[in-house]
Amino acid sequence: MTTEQLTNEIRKKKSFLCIGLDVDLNKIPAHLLDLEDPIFEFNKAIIDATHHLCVAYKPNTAFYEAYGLKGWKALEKTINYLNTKYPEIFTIADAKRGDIGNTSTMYAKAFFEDLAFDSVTVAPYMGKDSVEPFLAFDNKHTIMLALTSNTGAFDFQTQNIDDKALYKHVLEISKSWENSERLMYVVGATKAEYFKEIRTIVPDSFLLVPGVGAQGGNLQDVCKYGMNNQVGLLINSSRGIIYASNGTDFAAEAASKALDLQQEMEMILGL
Ligand SMILES: O=c1ccn([C@@H]2O[C@H](COP(=O)(O)O)[C@@H](O)[C@H]2O)c(=O)[nH]1
Repeated sequence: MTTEQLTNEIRKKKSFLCIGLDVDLNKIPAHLLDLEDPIFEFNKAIIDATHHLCVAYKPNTAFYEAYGLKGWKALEKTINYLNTKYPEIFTIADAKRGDIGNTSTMYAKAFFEDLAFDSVTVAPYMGKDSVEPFLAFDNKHTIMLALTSNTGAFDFQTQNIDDKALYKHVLEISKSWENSERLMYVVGATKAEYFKEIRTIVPDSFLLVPGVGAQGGNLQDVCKYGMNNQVGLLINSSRGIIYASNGTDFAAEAASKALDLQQEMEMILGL
């Protein structure tokens, strides 16, 4: 999917919501556990109930890898379901990969070719030759960690090197990489006060923003400086939406939480 298609979808749905599919078998409704593939059945119900309110889904691969082969199969079924039934939806494999070049190429093939995700998250720590293999894929997007939502972000990312915070070096240097127009960046919603400066470095890039909901980030605060002319934001909420209820009404309750965020976004877009 191109960024233009993503922006059109945002305008059409009046939403820049990304729903995180972080499936934990200890949290999903008990009645699903009797089914052959509870993870996929949970995702399918959530997707069917919320697809009109969001523009992206983001399964975090940890929640699938934790269940071994069964988990990976459920991830494959989920992305196939999305690509077949809702091809207009942007898909993000939140895998936080990145390694020496030939290994990164294999990671990129896994998520872009085998699983056919639109994008994958990567860590920048190993540098240019660890990220460029992901950027080589046409019509795919690489979402690089810039300033993360956790408190550990202050351990390294905000530390100065030559009087400039490390996350700013990451943003600036990555702009010179080959196919850098395929880059998006992760910036945590809990770091709202940083968006103004981040936008001076990457005014046109899409930012994936986790941390709204369970982590306490605020949508309005992020949008104030995070939004650009193309909207340029994908706001993720995972637990705050998908675990709104663990009863038989779980999908409807998830939709209700998603609707709250979509309506807030519609208001912001209307301003
Ligand atoms: O800086 C980051 C990068 C990634 N994440 C991931 O996003 C979701 C957030 O889930 P919530 O339940 O809405 O808190 C999860 O998959 C994280 O691993 C992040 O939170 N912060």
